[in-house]
Amino acid sequence: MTALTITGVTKSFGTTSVLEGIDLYVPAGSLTAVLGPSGCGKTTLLRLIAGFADPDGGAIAIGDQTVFAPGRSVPPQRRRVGYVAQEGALFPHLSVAANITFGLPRSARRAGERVPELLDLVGLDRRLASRFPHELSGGQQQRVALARALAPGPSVVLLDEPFSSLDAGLREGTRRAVVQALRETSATAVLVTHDQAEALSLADQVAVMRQGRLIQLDAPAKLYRYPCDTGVAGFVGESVLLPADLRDGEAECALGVLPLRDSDGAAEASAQPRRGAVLIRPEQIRLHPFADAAGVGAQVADVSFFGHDAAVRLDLLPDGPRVTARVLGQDLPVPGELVRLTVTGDVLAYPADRMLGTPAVTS
Ligand SMILES: Nc1ncnc2c1ncn2[C@@H]1O[C@H](COP(=O)(O)OP(=O)(O)OP(=O)(O)O)[C@@H](O)[C@H]1O
Repeated sequence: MTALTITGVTKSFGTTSVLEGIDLYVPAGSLTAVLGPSGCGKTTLLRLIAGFADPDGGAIAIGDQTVFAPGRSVPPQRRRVGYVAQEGALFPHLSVAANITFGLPRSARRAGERVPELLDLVGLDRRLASRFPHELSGGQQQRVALARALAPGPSVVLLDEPFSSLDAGLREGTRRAVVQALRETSATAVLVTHDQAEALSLADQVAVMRQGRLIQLDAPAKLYRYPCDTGVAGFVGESVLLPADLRDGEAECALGVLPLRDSDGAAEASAQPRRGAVLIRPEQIRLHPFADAAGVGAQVADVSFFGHDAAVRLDLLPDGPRVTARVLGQDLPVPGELVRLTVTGDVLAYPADRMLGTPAVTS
């Protein structure tokens, strides 16, 4: 098993700086998701690791081999890296078996003996070996693309939005099969995605990128509970951000006085209340009958029903702000109904200097 180490990697195209000093360590045998909005530099980072282009500065090491450093660049075919592109990019005129063995030495290709084993690995029926790509579903094509990437036994597998072209029904099964295959081969993997649910559900650690910088690197649960700023908070899940007075261990906001989650100094004990904001996740907001004594009054603005659950948008009485609650998809309130809201669990504080974007808070 082989770790991947990226140190201070920079890249510009012309005068546009795309990567501004990326440091990323991917432990051997683990899966790191690189999550970020379109254009933040995710694919560029992947291409530099694969060796399809060179960084302007910094270093990349795969295990103890430096594959890029100023004055040194190991060609892609000698990096032991497998690459799975967005739409698989299978060779349309080759069978599944020929696609899978394409990157193998000629003797192994002729023997084709690894094909059944690789099909098993990615959860495909062995009988698909003689089919052509156009005779497969999108999800099957992506699994073949992974089998092709895994065939030469790479140390590192890079996956660039491999599920984004699949419809929702195929996506979940394909994701699970791909992650299972990566785990079985103990490959070290980097998955690029702009889908936060995908990143949180599949990866061992998530690297959040914004405008060419790595903003936060954490395990999924930690990232969701402790996003480093309000921008990341909104990117890794729905967030309700309310202006608040931050005090020692608690915050006063429109939803009442709420206990604060401790976080590396974001809400350190302070005798003086500070202005800032609190992050509440919609699933923390509970709805109660308006006649109840406890809770803050609110009026239902609208309801989005998703089957398993629902998002209820509510205007706090008397004049806002609007918040979103995520509730079970049964006994739903109707627009115009009056309810009371309570918050369960603790909330994360952002002093004014740790905020990005909304809401506007004056200190
Ligand atoms: N070869 C190139 N020449 C010039 N500009 C490029 C080149 N490749 C990428 N860029 C620019 O670099 C920026 C980052 O692109 P990149 O493809 O890495 O982003 P991304 O995060 O993967 O986006 P997406 O999710 O849309 O694929 C973009 O502004 C893009 O236009």
